[in-house]
Amino acid sequence: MTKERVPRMDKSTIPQLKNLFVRILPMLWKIAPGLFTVSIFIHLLQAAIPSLQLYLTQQLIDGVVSMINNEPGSWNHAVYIVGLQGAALALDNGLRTCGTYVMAATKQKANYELNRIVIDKCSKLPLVYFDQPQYYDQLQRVSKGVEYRGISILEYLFQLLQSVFTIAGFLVILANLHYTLAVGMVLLVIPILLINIKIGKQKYRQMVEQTEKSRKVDYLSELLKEREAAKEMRVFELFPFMKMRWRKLYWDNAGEQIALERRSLLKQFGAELISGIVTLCITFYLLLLTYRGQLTLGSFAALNQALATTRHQLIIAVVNMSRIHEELLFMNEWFAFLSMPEKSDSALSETTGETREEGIQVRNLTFAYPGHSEPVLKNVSFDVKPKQKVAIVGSNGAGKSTLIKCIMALYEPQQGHVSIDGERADKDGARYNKFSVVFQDFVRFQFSVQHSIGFGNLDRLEDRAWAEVAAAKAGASEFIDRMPRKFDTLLGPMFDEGHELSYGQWQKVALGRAFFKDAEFIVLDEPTSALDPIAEAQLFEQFAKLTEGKTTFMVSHRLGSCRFADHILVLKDGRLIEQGTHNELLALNGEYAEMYTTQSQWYETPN
Ligand SMILES: Nc1ncnc2c1ncn2[C@@H]1O[C@H](COP(=O)(O)OP(=O)(O)OP(=O)(O)O)[C@@H](O)[C@H]1O
Repeated sequence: MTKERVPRMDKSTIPQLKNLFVRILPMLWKIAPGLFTVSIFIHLLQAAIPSLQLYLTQQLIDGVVSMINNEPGSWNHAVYIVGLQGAALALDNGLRTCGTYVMAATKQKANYELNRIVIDKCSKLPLVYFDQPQYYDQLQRVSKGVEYRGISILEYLFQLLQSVFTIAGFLVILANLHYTLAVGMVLLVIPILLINIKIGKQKYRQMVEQTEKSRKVDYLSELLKEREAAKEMRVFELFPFMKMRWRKLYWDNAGEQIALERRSLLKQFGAELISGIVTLCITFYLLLLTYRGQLTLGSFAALNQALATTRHQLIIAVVNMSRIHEELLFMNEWFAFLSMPEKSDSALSETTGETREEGIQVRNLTFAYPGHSEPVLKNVSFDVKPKQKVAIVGSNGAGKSTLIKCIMALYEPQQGHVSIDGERADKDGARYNKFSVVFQDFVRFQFSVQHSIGFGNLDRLEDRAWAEVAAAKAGASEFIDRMPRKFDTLLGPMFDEGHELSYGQWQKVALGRAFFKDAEFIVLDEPTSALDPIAEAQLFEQFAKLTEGKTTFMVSHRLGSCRFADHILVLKDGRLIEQGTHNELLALNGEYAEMYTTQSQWYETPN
């Protein structure tokens, strides 16, 4: 029963960082190869500019010294160098502007692609995942991360590339004086790199540990702001309580983050301070050489600048390296999400191997929700003949909705099977196209009436005549005709000019959607729970006609409506305890008869 649980992330599931790198780079490259190439080109050019500027500075200072010494031609030479400096500055500005634009365009493309991949994945995951908190934890990490992570790696990588080239140029200049200068500069930043990598790991661990709490923070924040809860929040005066909870959880997480940030900054400050002191010692050494006449003024200025820039660029490179490392850890969540199994082995397409039977056969069906040891359906078996109208009844929590989800292959049973015309569930949920459905918690699509009904069959989405027929079957025509733009009226309060419906009217739209799809099987899970008595009576009276030629399952607590059914299944605590027609079950004088008698007493006139 653990097979369909959302896989948890642990250390063993974190692949080698270099493997992640090998997976991410080609993926990002594929998203925008042109922009990727231009970016690399721009960053390489930008990397050459600091060395060029350094050379020009040295030339200029030595030129100025020549001017002071009144050497011939020194003025022209200095003006020429200043001109070159201007050109280098303009080139640097131009490249930076282009780079920013190219990066913005790449980000949009990558953001879209990474989100699209997550959306595609969500649509393929088994429905049971959506019932588990681990799924939402993982989704939260992926959704929040996706907008920054993959693309940040790209940005940091390009910056790193640029720094590495800039540093290489500067190290050559330093090594020309003495190779220990170059080696020393590199060694100096290694502690900073190690500290940053450690901080990255701590941040990642903190993010994973805080996910559930931060989802609670989001949930409470939604409760405090959204429309659904606004009424009860006011009437029950829940704001102070919810706000207090929200504040506590918010600061629990935020406090830990601030503490980690403080510790991290202190460590980084310490490491950078040491490297700064050593750099100062080297500057002092250069000063000494200049004092002894072993360096020209221009060379001193150039080397001094090289030293400062090398240190600065090395720190940037190190920070980028550790950021890349951190981003890779986060991207690992993304890959873990993408590698979630889309269907368990039990769902693989197979036929029963039996002779092709007609109708639906449910055999020894046992189903438990992931993480629950007690099955919700226990060894349920029954047959449904083609075109039969089946009612499923039972008390709250008996397993009625779960049963219909298993029949539709939305859930896969741990034992037993459901076959339709001799075939078991298909790997890609190909069974769905045979079903039309109104769920208990149907979706209130904030689209036009035409589309809300037309979503029943996308191939006929704009077919007005067909939508009118479906709306009439669902008893929705009357209120649609009264709306300002009839079938073109936008439904719901979320968008401008939206028209809110009553819950019963929404249910009629959902029914219309079910009728719009011309499916072989119709499943109605308490389809009249919000309908008024007249609308409900009309629906049941016409039920046979509305569902003519189709096999129908209807879950209902109104046992009076079951008289219209050809076959009734009575569930209790996940077991099928009775089945038969209305009259057969009354004659049996068991659970069904008791429920029916209890309910009908309400409608009898007292003597
Ligand atoms: N997503 C879920 N995860 C875990 N348990 C669930 C889930 N959905 C339902 N259950 C449990 O399964 C049992 C059967 O639920 P189900 O919704 O199938 O009952 P039902 O007969 O349709 O009830 P009702 O008449 O109230 O709609 C209940 O005990 C419920 O707590």
